[in-house]
Amino acid sequence: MAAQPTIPRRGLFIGGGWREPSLGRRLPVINPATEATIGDIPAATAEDVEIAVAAAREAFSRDGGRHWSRAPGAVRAKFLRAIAAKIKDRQSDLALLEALDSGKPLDEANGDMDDVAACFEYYADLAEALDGKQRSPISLPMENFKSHTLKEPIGVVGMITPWNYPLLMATWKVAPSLAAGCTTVLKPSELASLTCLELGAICTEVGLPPGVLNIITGLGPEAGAPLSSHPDVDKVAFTGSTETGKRIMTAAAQMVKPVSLELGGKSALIVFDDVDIDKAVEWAMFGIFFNAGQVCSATSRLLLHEKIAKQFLDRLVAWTKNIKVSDPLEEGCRLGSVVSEGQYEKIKKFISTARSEGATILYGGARPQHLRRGFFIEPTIITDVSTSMQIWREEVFGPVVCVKEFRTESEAVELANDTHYGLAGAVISNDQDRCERISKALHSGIVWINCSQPTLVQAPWGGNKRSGFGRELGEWGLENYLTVKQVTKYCSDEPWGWYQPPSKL
Ligand SMILES: NC(=O)C1=CN([C@@H]2O[C@H](COP(=O)(O)OP(=O)(O)OC[C@H]3O[C@@H](n4cnc5c(N)ncnc54)[C@H](O)[C@@H]3O)[C@@H](O)[C@H]2O)C=CC1
Ligand SMILES: N=C(N)NCCCC(=O)O
Ligand code: NA
Repeated sequence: MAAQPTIPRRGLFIGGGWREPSLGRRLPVINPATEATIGDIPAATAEDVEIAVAAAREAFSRDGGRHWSRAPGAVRAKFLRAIAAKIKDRQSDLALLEALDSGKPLDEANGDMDDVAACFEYYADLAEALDGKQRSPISLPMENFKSHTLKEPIGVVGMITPWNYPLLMATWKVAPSLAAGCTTVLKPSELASLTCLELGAICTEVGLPPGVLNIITGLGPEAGAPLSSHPDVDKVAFTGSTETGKRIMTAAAQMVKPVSLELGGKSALIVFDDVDIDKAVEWAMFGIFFNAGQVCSATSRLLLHEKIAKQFLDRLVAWTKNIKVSDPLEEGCRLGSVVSEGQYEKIKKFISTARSEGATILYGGARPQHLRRGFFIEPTIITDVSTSMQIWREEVFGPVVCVKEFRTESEAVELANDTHYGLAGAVISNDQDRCERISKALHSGIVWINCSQPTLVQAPWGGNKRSGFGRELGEWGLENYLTVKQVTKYCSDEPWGWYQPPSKL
């Protein structure tokens, strides 16, 4: 087991320095794998939101924006690259903090830090490329006008992020917003904020101009809500539950503030009868047990062709028994704890409701016997599911998959689309034409063919329906933080000639 690090004691990161929260309150940091309190974080309130937003506003317009918001993208790219390098330097201690705070296996946390650094690098490239996209001419059918566009930073952005990939979900927003020239107030989840606070320390080390990125930890209603309704915040970017997403959108609507929302999901993985069963089983497991299923795009509904269903489930159970469920820091751990007691209780309730509604718990469903402390739940497979059951309809956000059989391709598509959510969907088949057809038929923002969950920084990420709107990552992620300005010039020497000129006498 890795050595336990000291948990840094941080304040709120505002205006380039550390500040105690105005009301002096702090929240405990709990390691969900041991239930131990391992540190504390500041609890910001509306007073601190005021100070942080003012710092971001000042940084946005400082020196007329010359050093940040209106500086060439190449200037900002240098900071993004420096942040990426620091993340790499501190990779093992950041990964350890992430694992301790969230309960995810250390190997996964390490992978997250690779993705964090890669995301800062990627948006450094896009910040540079932005310079070449300015003054892009618009083709017009007349000679007397010339138009071009400017892509400008949207302003001060409020970001409210979740606990499932604490630093990575923040990075998906912070990196493109900095690339665009925005300034930011980030409010991470109170359940796992440690790595986001360390990002503040990294900003100081790379000399990021004060106020460009402010990080305020605290509770949703106390710190998140005043940020989402603040009149001086120009945009809100949110990842989290659909319920909170609705509240944020309502608050932002009062100020006609744009929002992007990345919300829940109930994504399906469809497996046909022409596949290599063991390979498909492994993707099905990765789709729901990776990060203990606490993934918005988790393929939590497994649709099996009736011809292979029995054999598939036998193999799925055999493979699942083999998953190492342990303290996240143990070598080879593949399933850690869930993030919190609240989440643990919620998942157990989903399982007991499924049972009482008549579903079968084919595997798992309880606390692993060898783990007496910590919020651990066995990887769980639920069969005999009907489409009216809660387990089919609602997001569990835990290591729990529900299974249904289908006969035909159209039945599979209908089942997959039988949800208010629309984040992702996946299909496994050797028939490439069928995969193409299904990729068009699924009502989701993401489709995976012959896999589940790969997340590529270059490719757009986001959902339809109640999974939200707007796209993160790739060039779409940058557009999220830019506004397009039309600049039109009259270039004829002739007067406009609409009104009668007054008499010269
Ligand atoms: N799409 C995703 O990636 C995520 C989905 N979820 C879903 O949400 C469920 C509940 O998890 P929670 O931690 O309660 O999610 P949540 O949506 O309440 O939390 C996400 C963020 O929103 C903030 N927040 C909460 N209330 C707020 C408010 N009134 N105004 C502004 N910000 C607010 C939180 O402090 C946190 O930073 C999970 O079981 C899962 O189904 C949770 C986390 C991530
Ligand atoms: N890093 C991976 N594989 N996935 C990220 C999922 C992000 C989400 O739950 O919104
Ligand atoms: Na925690």
